Amino acid sequence: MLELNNVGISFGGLQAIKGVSFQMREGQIKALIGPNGAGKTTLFNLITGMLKPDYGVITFQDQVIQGLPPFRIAARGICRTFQIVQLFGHLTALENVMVGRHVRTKAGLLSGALRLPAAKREEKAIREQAQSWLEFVGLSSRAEDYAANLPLGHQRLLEIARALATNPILLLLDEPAAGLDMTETEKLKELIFAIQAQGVSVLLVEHDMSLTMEVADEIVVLDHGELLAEGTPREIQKHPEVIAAYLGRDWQM
Ligand SMILES: Nc1ncnc2c1ncn2[C@@H]1O[C@H](COP(=O)(O)OP(=O)(O)OP(=O)(O)O)[C@@H](O)[C@H]1O
Repeated sequence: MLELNNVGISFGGLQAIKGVSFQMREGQIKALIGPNGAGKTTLFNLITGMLKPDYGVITFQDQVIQGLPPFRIAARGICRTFQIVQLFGHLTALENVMVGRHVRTKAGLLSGALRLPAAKREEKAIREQAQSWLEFVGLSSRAEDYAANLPLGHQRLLEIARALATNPILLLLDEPAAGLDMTETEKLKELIFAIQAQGVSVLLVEHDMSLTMEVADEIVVLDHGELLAEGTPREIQKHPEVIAAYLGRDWQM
């Protein structure tokens, strides 16, 4: 479904990603791990079109996507959340999810502005769908709260709901467990499985190793912009280079 073939990018003299190749199958939960500065977020930015690789090819559903603007890549079904939550703080939780859904709106701007019946019907459908995504992530009771007033754990869930509202085929989650307590992390784990059960594939960057090992069916390890290892959680935990490079670091293995 997603394939990176020898992808690389430099910032000035720094080679942030060096010749990285890996694939993702449909329906998979794959994790991208590695120490700070390994290049994980940069790889997300390359896949979502926020950055263009200096070399290499990225294909999604057999179509080349590198070089396309982010909105075109989003329209093909790749959506992401951010390490630092990016919500509209002055909008309610429900309105934030409706914004995600508007990516798929059919009624034109003009009919929307004129409040024509088709636009009104679509608005009602969007509101209902947004409600159901809020329910899906367990936030229906917070629908009318301003996003800025929600605790961080809820903001992360809201960002996931907004991403799901775009009907993604592939969802990229950048450190979704950062700042969550154990109960919230446990709920997040269930949510990731529920997203997979909806037929959405998940690529996850996460520092919480116990969560990563439990949810991912395959893991890619990056180190200094290079692919160090790839395999099942069991293989990665036994991988000599991963052990040599990371044991002793503050990973919760
Ligand atoms: N826009 C940029 N300009 C210059 N250097 C950058 C830019 N973005 C990332 N880098 C550098 O590229 C390297 C990879 O950064 P990246 O944020 O992708 O790492 P990461 O694995 O996501 O780290 P973390 O776990 O801390 O989020 C780092 O050395 C970083 O400083």
